[in-house]
This record gives sequence, structure tokens and C-alpha cells, in this order.
Amino acid sequence: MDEILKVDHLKASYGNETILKDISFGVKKGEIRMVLGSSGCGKSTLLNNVLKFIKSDEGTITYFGKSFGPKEGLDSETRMRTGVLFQSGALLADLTVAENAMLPLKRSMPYMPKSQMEAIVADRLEKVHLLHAFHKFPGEISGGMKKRAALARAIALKPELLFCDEPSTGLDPVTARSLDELLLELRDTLGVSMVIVSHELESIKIVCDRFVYLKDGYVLKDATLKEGMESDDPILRHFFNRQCPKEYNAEDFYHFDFID
Ligand SMILES: Nc1ncnc2c1ncn2[C@@H]1O[C@H](COP(=O)(O)OP(=O)(O)OP(=O)(O)O)[C@@H](O)[C@H]1O
Repeated sequence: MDEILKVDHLKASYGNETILKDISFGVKKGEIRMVLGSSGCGKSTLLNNVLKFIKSDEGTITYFGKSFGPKEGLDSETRMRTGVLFQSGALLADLTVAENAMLPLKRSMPYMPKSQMEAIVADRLEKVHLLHAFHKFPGEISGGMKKRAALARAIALKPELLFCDEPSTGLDPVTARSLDELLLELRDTLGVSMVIVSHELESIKIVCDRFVYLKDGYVLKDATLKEGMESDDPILRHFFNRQCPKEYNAEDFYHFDFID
């Protein structure tokens, strides 16, 4: 499989505090790559740096074979091939679900006739099973529906690569499960590759192909879900199995900073 995203030796800081020291990994076409790690380890920071929402200290990010340096932003072609589902959903309250989903089209293709935009948006809303909410406002729909509306907006331009920051956070287990299944469905129907930040173990077990586990600014493990779940590393054993390995007593165990 080809790698459609490559992160090489990324270093990122806020002021004097370096959060990511040296991060490298790739995303293959058609795969769901998850970014894992304890709270505060820098998962969202990684996403914001890879997406070039903020400038990095060092490192190269290569999208679809095109490389961008640490201080460079993404070009418009790369942005159009990339979708983002923000943690909050970030829907505009005074726009309908359809108008929200139309925003990327208006920005990228301002001259497209409105009827054509509406047809595309109807298609995307159908894909996320939300066509019935076309004319509704965000305040009139449930949390799970808001996530699906935000997802319709994220796939408006039929991206090849979709970034999702904590997609199931704040959802009840049933709604979270249906969102996970929807992400798998979109991967299969649209062929979109994904980078998903999550700490929801149930979601991880459903959608993850491969993961990177971040620790102290480095990649502790880059592996498949199966390898992660079978790993002897105490941190990964705790993360995936929620159990304390025999060879560590409780005192040793709490020296690890991995309580989510
Ligand atoms: N805008 C910012 N300015 C300064 N420090 C920040 C900023 N955003 C995040 N941080 C710090 O960077 C570190 C990593 O934060 P980040 O949100 O990337 O972690 P995370 O792994 O996504 O956490 P969580 O799982 O809790 O969402 C934390 O110590 C956080 O306090």
C-alpha cells in the first residue's frame, strides 16, 4: 500500500515547553491510523501540527507525495484533499445542517451553482444517514446527529484523508458505536483513509488498523491493533487490557503516567 501521509521527525512546542520531541509515522491508503496515548501527551497537538494549523519547530509532513517544511502551511490543493472532524463538531449555530455541510464547497468552489452544491450536500448527508435533518439547525438535533452533521461537512469535498479528533467523545455508548460503524462504512464506500485521535478503548477496538502510541514526546509504539493488544510492554498492556502486569507491583505501576 502507498503511504499518503508521512510525518518525519516532527518537533513541536508551546513557548518553551516542547510537547512533541521526535515523532515519525506514516498513513497508508485506505487505512485507519489511530493516535493514542494518555491525557495531555500531545495527541491534539500532533493533529494541529500535521494539519499545519500551528507552526512546528522541526520536521517534514508529506501529503500525497508533496512535502511541507515546519513553517510552511498546506497549499489549497492539499487542503481540498483533506477533511477534518473537530472534537467539538464546530457547527455554526445560525446555519442549518445543510448550510454547515456546504461551507467547504462555498470556500473551495465559490462559483458552483447553489443547486449543484445542494445536491452534493444531500449526497453527503445521505452517506451519514442524516438527510432528514437537511433544514434543521444544530440546536434542534442530538449530540450524535451533530457529530454526523460535522462529518458530512468534513467529507463535503470527498477527501482522500480524514482527520478526526476524539469523534465519539461525549456520546453515549450506542451512539458512539454507530459513529464508529459509520466511519468504517465511509472508509469502505469512499475509500477515505483516516487519522483518528481517541482514548475510547471500545472505539479503538472497532476501527483501528494501526496506531501510534505517544509517550513523553516520542512514539512509544507504532504497530497494528493486534500487535498492540498482544504487546508485553506494560504501558500498552495497561492501555489495551486495563490490567496490571504480574511482574510490576502497584508501586512500580503508578510510576507510569498513563491514567486517562
Ligand atoms: N494552546 C496551548 N498552549 C499551551 N499549552 C498547550 C496548548 N494546547 C495544549 N497545551 C499543552 O500541551 C500538552 C498536550 O496537550 P494536548 O491537548 O495536545 O494533549 P492530548 O493528548 O490531546 O490530551 P487529551 O487526551 O486530554 O485531549 C498539555 O500539557 C497541554 O496543557
